[in-house]
Parts: sequence; structure tokens; C-alpha cells
Amino acid sequence: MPMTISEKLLARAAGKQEVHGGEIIQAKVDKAMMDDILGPRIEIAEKMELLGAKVWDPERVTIISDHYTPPANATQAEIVKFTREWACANGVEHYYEFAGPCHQVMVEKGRVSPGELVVGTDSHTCMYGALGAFSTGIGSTEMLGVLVTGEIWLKVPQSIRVRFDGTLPEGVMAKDVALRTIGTVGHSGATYRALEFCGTTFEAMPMDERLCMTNMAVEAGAKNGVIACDEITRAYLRERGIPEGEAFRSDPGADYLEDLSFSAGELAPLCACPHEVDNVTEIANVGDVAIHQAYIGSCTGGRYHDLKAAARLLKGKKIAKGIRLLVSPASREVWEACDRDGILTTLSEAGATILASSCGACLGVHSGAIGAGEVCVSATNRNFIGRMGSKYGDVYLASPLSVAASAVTGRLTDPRTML
Ligand SMILES: CC(C)[C@H](C(=O)O)[C@@H](O)C(=O)O
Ligand code: SF4
Repeated sequence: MPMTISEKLLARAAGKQEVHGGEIIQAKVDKAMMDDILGPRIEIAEKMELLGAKVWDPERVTIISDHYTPPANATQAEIVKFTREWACANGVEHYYEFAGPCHQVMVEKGRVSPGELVVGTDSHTCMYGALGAFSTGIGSTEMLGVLVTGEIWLKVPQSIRVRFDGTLPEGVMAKDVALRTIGTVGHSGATYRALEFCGTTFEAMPMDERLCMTNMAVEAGAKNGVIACDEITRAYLRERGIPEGEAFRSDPGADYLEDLSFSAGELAPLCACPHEVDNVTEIANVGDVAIHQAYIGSCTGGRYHDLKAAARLLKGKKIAKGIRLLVSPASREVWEACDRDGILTTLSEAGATILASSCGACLGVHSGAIGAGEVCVSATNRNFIGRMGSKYGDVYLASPLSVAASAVTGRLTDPRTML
């Protein structure tokens, strides 16, 4: 029977010819990622010690300190220290610190190849589907099982096909495509489903933008998000010397739970209003919203393409008086490329504060949390109550272009008014 790309990826991981949505499989994990959210990790470490167990294949494991770097206090420093020392004690050589949010580091450092099954202890692990892998976030107990056995059981998700065709209008970015999708499906509408993105809009999308799409698949509840490999994928891999892996595509006639079709040409700059990621509306229709902080960063909206777009809009402009524009490049590599190309200088000349590559402000733990009554427009992926600091603060999610335009006026602003 014909299969979807997600079914093919899991058939490979299960060593089977064919699997279909709803089946339970036992799969071999190609790569495992852990970040520095210590609490659950201590549990993993303690249980492994109790079991006298070793990591099944340290070469396949990547550990990244990203949420608490640079540490803002002793507690965070202890978490990073524990993570670093645990990696070393368990022979995990792929350990990164100060490299940036885990997901950007994973794809940049060649820790994911097309065709692979990759699991990680962070919910946005689904991001690697942009490289044609099956990747998904798992809990600490599941990760304990993976570290010891190298295997995991999975229920094969049924697929929802999300087709966008046409060219994105000026001022519209992948984040707007993601928000349109989530606003349509709902924050739990794709629970335990695969979101398969296809159509001419994605075929023309640069990898930085594709990564934003699959990163946000979990914000619709999805198990994974995936975009089939093509020449753009292969060029991204070649540039980084990443193994080409195995490219899969969905069969004609494969079975989809749902088929959603959109015209990219109808898209306008969108935002997700407090306090849900699916509370989506056009920025032009939101009304007058004053902001205090604008944030460009994270594994969702801090890549080279994002900072370059923001710098293009901000060139020769200044942010509004009293506004904070914080920019955290999504990785050390992004930072260096943006610095080399003058993008950081342009952003800084407009009044931006350039921060370390880190999760920091995205989840309100350091480097830019907001206070009570403050409003932040953010290129990140979550805006639930308290996400970026005070539970009395408001977060609007938008594209980096919309964030930059809003920083200039001090109000939620449609970037098309400035392009
Ligand atoms: C803290 C971490 C486990 C969490 C996640 O899993 O996504 C964080 O990265 C986030 O973005 O909320
Ligand atoms: S969503 Fe934010 S907190 Fe979570 S991994 Fe990405 S940058 Fe870090």
C-alpha cells in the first residue's frame, strides 16, 4: 500500500517494508539529543547509575547547554556544570555550550541527516523534519530507555497534508505561514499527527524558513513536521559537509487524515495574540497595541534569514524611544555570519541590544524577561501566560519583520507599511 513520508521514515526505523498510521512499532533511534533542563536529567542520571547502565552509543548522542547559558545565577551555573560533567563522564563528545539553542545547533553541526529517526528531550525537536528526518520530542523516562537501549516504541502518526502554493507577498515570512497553519488547525488540532508541508511555496522556501515551519509543528500538537528533501536540502547539507542520508517522498495515493490547502498570495503579516499560539489574526486588524519589548531570537526566529530581514527593514531607522529591541542570534555560527555581513552593526545602529545565542528570553529565564503589564512582540513560538517573564505580561508572536517594524513605531505594526 502507498505510504506517506512519515510512514516511510518510521518503516525504515522499524526495519519493516511498510507501516501505516495507528500501528505501534519498535524503532531504532539514529540520534538522541538532550538539553540542559536539569530536573528530569538528574532523574536520568540517577536511574542510569542505579542500573549500572552505559549510554548505548555515545557517538549518536548530542548534549547541549542552551536554556541556562550564560548562567544568570548559581542555580543555573550548577545545572550547566552538571550537564557538562555528565556528558564528559558518559563519553558524549558531542557536547555544546554557548553554541546556541539546541535545535539550531543540531542541524548546523550535522547531527541530523535525511531519513533518520531523531529524538530529543525538548518539544521543538520536531524541527529537524525540515531536513527530511522524522524527529520528535520525548520525555525523560523515554530518553532513559533510549540512552540504555538505543530503541523506542512509537505509534505511527497519521498525516495531515498542509499545502501552500504560490509566492509569499512582500513582508510575509515563514512565521506567518506557520501562524496561519496553527490558527487553522488549532493548538491541539494535530495532536499525535504528522504535519507534512508541501506545495510550491515550500519548494521555494530557503532552509532557514523551512526550519521555522517544522519547529512550530508541535504548536499545533503535532508529533512531527516534515518537508521532503530536495535540492535546497541537499545544498544545505553539502555546505556543511553533512551526510546526505536517505531521501523519502510520499507515494501518490498515500492515505492522509486531512488535506489543507492555502494560497500563499492571500497571506498577510499575522500575529498570535495573548495567551494562545492559535489566537491568530492579521496585524492590520489587531488595533492599537503599544509594546515595551521586541525580541528576535530563538530556534524559531533567530536565524541568518531572520536577522537579515530585520536589518533590511531597520537600515537607517531608529527604534522608538523607550522600547527595548533584543536580538539573540540562533547560534554562534549565525552570530558570526551576521557579524561578518554587517547585520549586527545595522541592528545595533538602529538601537538593538545584541545578546548571547541562548534560549534566555524565549522562556523568560534570563536575558530579557518582561515585567507585569509589559507587552513583548516576539519572533519565538510560545505566548502562554508567564512564558517570557511576568504572568501579568503579554506576548504577541510575529515574524522577525513584524517585530522589527513594531520596534520602530513602539506599537504592533504591519511591516508592509515600512517596506
Ligand atoms: C524547557 C524545555 C523542556 C522546553 C521544551 O521542551 O520546549 C523549552 O525549550 C520550551 O521552548 O518551552
Ligand atoms: S523554543 Fe525557546 S526555549 Fe525552547 S529550545 Fe527553542 S529557543 Fe530554547
